Amino acid sequence: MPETLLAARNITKRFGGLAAVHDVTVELWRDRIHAVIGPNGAGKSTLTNLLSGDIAPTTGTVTLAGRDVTGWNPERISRAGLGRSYQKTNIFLPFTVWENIRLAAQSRTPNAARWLKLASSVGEANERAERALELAGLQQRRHQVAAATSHGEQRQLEIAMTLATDPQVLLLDEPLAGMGTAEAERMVELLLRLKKDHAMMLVEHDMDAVFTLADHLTVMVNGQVIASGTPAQVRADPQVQSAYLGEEEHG
Ligand SMILES: Nc1ncnc2c1ncn2[C@@H]1O[C@H](COP(=O)(O)OP(=O)(O)OP(=O)(O)O)[C@@H](O)[C@H]1O
Repeated sequence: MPETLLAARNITKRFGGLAAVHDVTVELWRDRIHAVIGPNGAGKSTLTNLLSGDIAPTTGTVTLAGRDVTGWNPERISRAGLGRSYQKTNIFLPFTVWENIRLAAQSRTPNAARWLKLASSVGEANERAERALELAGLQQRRHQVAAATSHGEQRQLEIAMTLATDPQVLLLDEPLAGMGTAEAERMVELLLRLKKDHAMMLVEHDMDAVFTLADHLTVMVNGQVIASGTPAQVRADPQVQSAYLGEEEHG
């Protein structure tokens, strides 16, 4: 059995009268990619925000590596091992690729530790940044100013910045958005590399990539999970076909 690193149980988030996420249970396992798909407004971003601590659930619990992290703020959840990339870029464009990754790595060091063990924490942050640069395949771009890199490289950089915090769990929000074919292929290769040792949740609209990458798929519609299983099981589910995939297959 794969090791469960993150589990959300029966989580609901209400915005006034609307349940943007309703009674959703999901698990993320080490060495596995769990893709969450669904039409616009299905609740995928809200679910991601609930797992990362950006918003607190109305009801339900979230555990990370066995610890109950429900209601923790994003910084504390990040320190506990969760890394999140945002749809909206967090890159500081005038800085180089290396500087961006290095800053992200430093953010992992608690404030107190920065003062108490400055030299060792700087060394550790450098090592984390170096590993993240390499893992994301950006060594050739190290000294380039972020503004001068391509769209695909900027998405790689966002992932490198997430990796620099040394997470066990990765929440990736549309990492292939706006990419051409070659860039998307590179990103798919990167995500497959990252599968090792990480538990990953992928929210993505590119169905080719989803079916290439996902070990497990959850389909959401109107805040609820309508299907969850292997890609083959989900593809064969009549409810999914009519609610979501059917549109494309007959389109
Ligand atoms: N802060 C908020 N206040 C009120 N309603 C919200 C808020 N955030 C999201 N919603 C609503 O919750 C529902 C789910 O939105 P969400 O953004 O999670 O969907 P999504 O599946 O991520 O959509 P997309 O694929 O377009 O990003 C939508 O009806 C949205 O309007």
